[in-house]
Amino acid sequence: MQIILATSNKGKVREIQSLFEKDEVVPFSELLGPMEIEENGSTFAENALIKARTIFEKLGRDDAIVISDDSGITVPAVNGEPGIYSARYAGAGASDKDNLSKLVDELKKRGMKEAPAFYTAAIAIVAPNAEYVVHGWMHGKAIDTPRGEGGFGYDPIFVPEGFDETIGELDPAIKKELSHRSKALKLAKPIIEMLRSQHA
Ligand SMILES: O=c1nc[nH]c2c1ncn2[C@H]1C[C@H](O)[C@@H](COP(=O)(O)OP(=O)(O)OP(=O)(O)O)O1
Ligand SMILES: [Mg+2]
Repeated sequence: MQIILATSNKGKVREIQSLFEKDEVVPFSELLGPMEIEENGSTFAENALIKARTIFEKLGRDDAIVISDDSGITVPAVNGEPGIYSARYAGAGASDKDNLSKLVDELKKRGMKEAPAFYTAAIAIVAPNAEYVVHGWMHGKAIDTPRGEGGFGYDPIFVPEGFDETIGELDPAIKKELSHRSKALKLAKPIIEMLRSQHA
């Protein structure tokens, strides 16, 4: 069964594909073209399911496994912001840069040079008569000065626990090892294998 990825985020596509065999995971846009999906759930898990179900239904195929990723960064000292609103923190249609700047402003407003923070990823898996959601987290701190070009989103201001550099500066292999997304996908893999063996 082909694995279709229900995301429009190129950074996620790159990271998720790097954890699978070559060409095993296909972004939905290659099959359906670009599409906006309204993420109106109140948790990462709900939004992940909304995205995976939408693409599964549009595909209308009984030989597909759809996986999605809903993720974000949470800063407890900034009222738990931006959390599930990470992609629209600076407003609808905001860029990664706009959102990162808004979080930097919120830290500075409070006189904080850094604050504990964590990323969450919910991965939903939707297949015929089957729905699953798994989670992963990466803890560390958010800092008030972006550093490095690696990763995407908030990575230039995120320093993972046990390191002094941001994900923007660290080797991508470290994010691959430690990230919220990698941890959730590690749990998703046996589910995907089980679904594949049932449909073989
Ligand atoms: O590893 C990460 N490194 C840096 N930033 C990250 C990461 N993981 C999530 N984030 C941020 C980016 C975006 O501001 C939000 C995800 O929002 P989210 O709605 O799940 O994704 P999205 O709209 O970019 O693509 P899509 O919904 O098509 O999957 O959290
Ligand atoms: Mg989104």
